[in-house]
Amino acid sequence: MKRLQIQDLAAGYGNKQILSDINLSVNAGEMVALLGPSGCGKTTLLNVLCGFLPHSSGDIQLGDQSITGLSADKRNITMVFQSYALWPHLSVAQNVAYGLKVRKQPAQEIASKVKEFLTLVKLQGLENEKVTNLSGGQRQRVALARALIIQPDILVLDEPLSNLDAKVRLQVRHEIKSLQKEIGFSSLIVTHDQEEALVMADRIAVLNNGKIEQLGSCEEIFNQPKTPFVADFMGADNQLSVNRSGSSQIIYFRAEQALLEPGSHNTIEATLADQGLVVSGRVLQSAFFGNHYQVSLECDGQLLRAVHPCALEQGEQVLLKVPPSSLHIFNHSIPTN
Ligand SMILES: Nc1ncnc2c1ncn2[C@@H]1O[C@H](COP(=O)(O)OP(=O)(O)OP(=O)(O)O)[C@@H](O)[C@H]1O
Repeated sequence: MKRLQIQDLAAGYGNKQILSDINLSVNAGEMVALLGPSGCGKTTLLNVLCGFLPHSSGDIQLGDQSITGLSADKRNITMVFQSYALWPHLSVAQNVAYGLKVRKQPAQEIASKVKEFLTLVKLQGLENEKVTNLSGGQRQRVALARALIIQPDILVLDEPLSNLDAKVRLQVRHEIKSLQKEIGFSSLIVTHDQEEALVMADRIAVLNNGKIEQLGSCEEIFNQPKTPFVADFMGADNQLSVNRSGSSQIIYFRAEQALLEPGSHNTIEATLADQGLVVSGRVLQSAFFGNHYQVSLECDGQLLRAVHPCALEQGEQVLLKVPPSSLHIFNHSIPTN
């Protein structure tokens, strides 16, 4: 496994620029998540990385070698797809063996490696099964074994869990993570799911409109978003505009970090002080959500969300308080997209 380094990369389709200023590294043995909404350029970046799409400027290095001029088949990068992309007419073992056969490895070596990798992905005993008879989770494990068996310099996982149902998704994501720790492969995982990125990755790059808005550890991205987009995308999606010291600011915070005090009848404009944010509001709706109630509120003319341990009456006045450590404050001039 080698270190991947993408430097000052720009790319697009014809005259349409999609990616710009992409600087991203994946250290040997590290898993980095490329996280962003639909259309932000994730697939485009993967296509450039794998050599399917040329880039207009910048460089891509694997180890100390630039792979910019290499065709797709000369780059030792393998991809695991959302749709598994297995050969339907081949058995589990034949699918896993495929890359080694193409590389003309001796049959005995192939057989022993296939056995080793099927054990790693917990599919021993299913060697001769047709892949079409397998569940989605099992198919994705075949795809993973097929990709890893050729010892790629970097493994690219393109939304690998999106086709799986919720329970299997949790199981397979745990398995991929354990496997990554066990074998130590370098990997770039593409996802639009924040939770998946947080659970699986060592670092996260948040992509918006073809640019990396923030690259950092999971904790940094979650707790210290550098832009309104990252704050919003990572779940601090309550927005409130506040005037402070003559300048207009926009505050982002998570619903679950707002404390509601019912029974307040004074109208308080949004104020930021040492103790954090305080604003009065009126309950619009309170909906049962298992172990809490989801409350929508109108505060200072703006719509906010909070959670509360019990139901609140529609129209009830409340005081909403958020501690300073839970607030992400930006100047209003930064575009929020
Ligand atoms: N072949 C193409 N020709 C022209 N424009 C394209 C082409 N493929 C993608 N695009 C455009 O490039 C932008 C980025 O698309 P891309 O598929 O990379 O986004 P994405 O983040 O992978 O989205 P998703 O999560 O929905 O797959 C979009 O505006 C898309 O319309």
